Order: sequence, then structure tokens, then C-alpha cells
Amino acid sequence: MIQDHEFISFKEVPGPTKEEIRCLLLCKSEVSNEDIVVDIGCGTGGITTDFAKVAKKVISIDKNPNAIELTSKNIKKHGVFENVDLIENDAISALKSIENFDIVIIGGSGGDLDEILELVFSKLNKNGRIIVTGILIETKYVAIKKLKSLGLEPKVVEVTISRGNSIGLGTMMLAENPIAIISSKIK
Ligand SMILES: C[S@@+](CC[C@H](N)C(=O)[O-])C[C@H]1O[C@@H](n2cnc3c(N)ncnc32)[C@H](O)[C@@H]1O
Repeated sequence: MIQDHEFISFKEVPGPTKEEIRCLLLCKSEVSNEDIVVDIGCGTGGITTDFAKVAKKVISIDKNPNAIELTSKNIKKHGVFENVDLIENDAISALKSIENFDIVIIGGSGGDLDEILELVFSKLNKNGRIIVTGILIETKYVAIKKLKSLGLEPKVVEVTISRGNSIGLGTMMLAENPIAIISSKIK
């Protein structure tokens, strides 16, 4: 796994999805070298970079041009640029021109999650997987409600990573934000 500090950062772009969460996403998505992955809200490129090491192809979308530039730098830094397509656009417009994919990771939706889920559900291949990562309560609520309304059975886990920090007396654990991983598989 690539550690968080190994990604180039821009102050205008949120940092990468934390290393341990990227690790869980790789496992939960069951990604293989036959899969085409769509990363919605690629940001720094943390998820794009890790998935590009395993998947056949990653299509990375972000509406923020700085995020696309940063993801481009990070995939080059980590040597995985050959199987990554970058799309600078909002997710809904970008998805309209993409077909035949196997896994969708949604890490940024800007209030359009309901419509994004509807679109990806109509376009995913058989055995497709949808994964939403959510920090906001509203994101978790919309994701669960929408996936159920599409006839799917979302699995929900919430993870809080704590990191050991050395202080004078020993090691103190400091917690990161809890993050929900909401996943569904199309049968
Ligand atoms: C928290 S960051 C994702 C970090 C990323 N997973 C990583 O590992 O580097 C969320 C990103 O979603 C993007 N975003 C939010 N709403 C979007 C939308 N509707 N369409 C495309 N990108 C969107 C933001 O511009 C931001 O860069």
C-alpha cells in the first residue's frame, strides 16, 4: 500500500483516502485484473493509484481541474499511468459517456449521489460492485436509501482508524474521522 504522505498534495484538493481505508476498499471490491473501475471524485488520486495497480483499467472523474492535475501527477509518480483515463467533469455528465465497467467507487458526489447511483446502476456490468465512502451522515443516508430502492442489499461498515503517536510517556492513540463504507453487489 502507498502511504498517505507518499502522495503529492495540493492545498486546493482534499487529501487521499487514508491508507487503511484504501486497503479495505481493495478487499471489499474484490478487484481483479479483469475489472474496469470508475473512481468518482478522484481527488488526490489515492484510490485511483491503488486500484490501477490491480485493475485492467481505471477511469477517474473529478469536477475540480486541480484534482485531475494532482491525480495525473500521482499516477505518474507511482508508475501506474498507462491504464488510467482521467476525465475532468462532474460525475453525471462524465458517466453519460462511459459504458461497460465493473466497479464504481464514489468518494465525492457533491449532493448528486442519488442520481449518480441511478446512473451507475443502469450501466454496471453483471456482477458489478458499487462502493460509496461517506463521512457525512447525509451521504450515508442517501446511499443506503437509494441502493435499497434499486433492489440492492447494501452492506454497511463504519471504521475509525486510530494512529499511535509517540509522546513523552509512551504511545497515545489519536483517532481519525469515522468513515462508512457502503457496498452493494449486482447479481
Ligand atoms: C474527498 S475527495 C476524494 C479523495 C480520493 N478518494 C483520494 O483518495 O484521493 C472528493 C473529491 O470529489 C470531487 N467531487 C465532488 N463532487 C463531485 C461530482 N459531482 N463530480 C465529480 N467530482 C466530484 C471533489 O472535487 C473532490 O476532489
